[in-house]
Amino acid sequence: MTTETTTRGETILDARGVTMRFGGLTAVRDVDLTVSSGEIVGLIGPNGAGKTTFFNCLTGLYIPTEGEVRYKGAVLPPKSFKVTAAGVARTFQNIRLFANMTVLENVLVGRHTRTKEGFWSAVLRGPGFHRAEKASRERAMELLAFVGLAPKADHLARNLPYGEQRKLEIARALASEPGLLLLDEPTAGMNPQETRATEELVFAIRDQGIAVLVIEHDMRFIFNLCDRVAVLVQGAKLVEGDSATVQGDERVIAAYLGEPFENAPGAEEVAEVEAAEAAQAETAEAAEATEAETEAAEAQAEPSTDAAPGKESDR
Ligand SMILES: Nc1ncnc2c1ncn2[C@@H]1O[C@H](COP(=O)(O)OP(=O)(O)OP(=O)(O)O)[C@@H](O)[C@H]1O
Repeated sequence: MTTETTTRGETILDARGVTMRFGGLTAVRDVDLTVSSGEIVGLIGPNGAGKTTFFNCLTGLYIPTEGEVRYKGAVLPPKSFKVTAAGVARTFQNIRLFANMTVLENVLVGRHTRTKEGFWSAVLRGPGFHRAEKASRERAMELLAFVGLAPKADHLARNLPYGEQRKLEIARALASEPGLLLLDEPTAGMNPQETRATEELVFAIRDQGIAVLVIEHDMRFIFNLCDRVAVLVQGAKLVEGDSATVQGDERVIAAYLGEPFENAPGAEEVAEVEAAEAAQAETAEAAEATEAETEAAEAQAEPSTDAAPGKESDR
């Protein structure tokens, strides 16, 4: 095979210098990240590191304060439905299904960016509409079979167990026929068996030619699954590499244990806060000592007037 014919390994997502500020808080700080076709990339970091904010910047939910996100060479539009139409789909940390719709209907909703039939076609319900609807249903059923939910196509989404709701979210995201799938904590709340099944599902998605970027707190899941892992700490990318590199990096371990590391983003602020806390503690200690001294002096100055009956014998 010549290099011209192979597309595996081409960069499809290219995020450069992405920064997101909320007022005075910099949630994401100058982050570069790429994802290539055929890759599964993990994004990890302690709570509040900026992972979801970064996802939101990639998917048009937030417009980054600075930086640029390209998908297959084109800058992504700042609207989430346009990002989905461009080929980037996602799931959410907090499941966002249509609870009172059936499992199949939820997947059909996910297909709307791929349905060419317009408004009048839907209203007039002509042959074009019926053909498109049939094709959509067939594809939706295929996707449900792919994630193992075909037997539950007619169930209401809200009646599915938690793990299956997460699978349904994935099927709905796949319904937009993405080239890149972003998964935000896909195994949250799952038992080890469900987590293992999700791992297999993500491999199967990759094998279908869809690149995956995944946020997850379950390290075993991430290190088993990912070709590459990027670590965010306090909004900035600390380390990036294969699983072994990231697992062996002392700065990553320190970040998870909450220890400041050399040149950590915000390390100066942490040092300032610690110094202020120490000064405050010293002042409080000094104040306590002064108070104790004053009390002792007062007690010495007026021994008989303050003494209550029986006080001597209480001591
Ligand atoms: N809309 C917002 N307005 C203001 N601050 C926000 C907003 N969204 C996130 N933040 C702040 O940005 C920082 C990063 O939050 P984010 O949710 O991206 O972290 P995370 O790494 O996804 O955390 P977790 O692992 O707990 O989900 C946090 O300090 C959070 O409070």
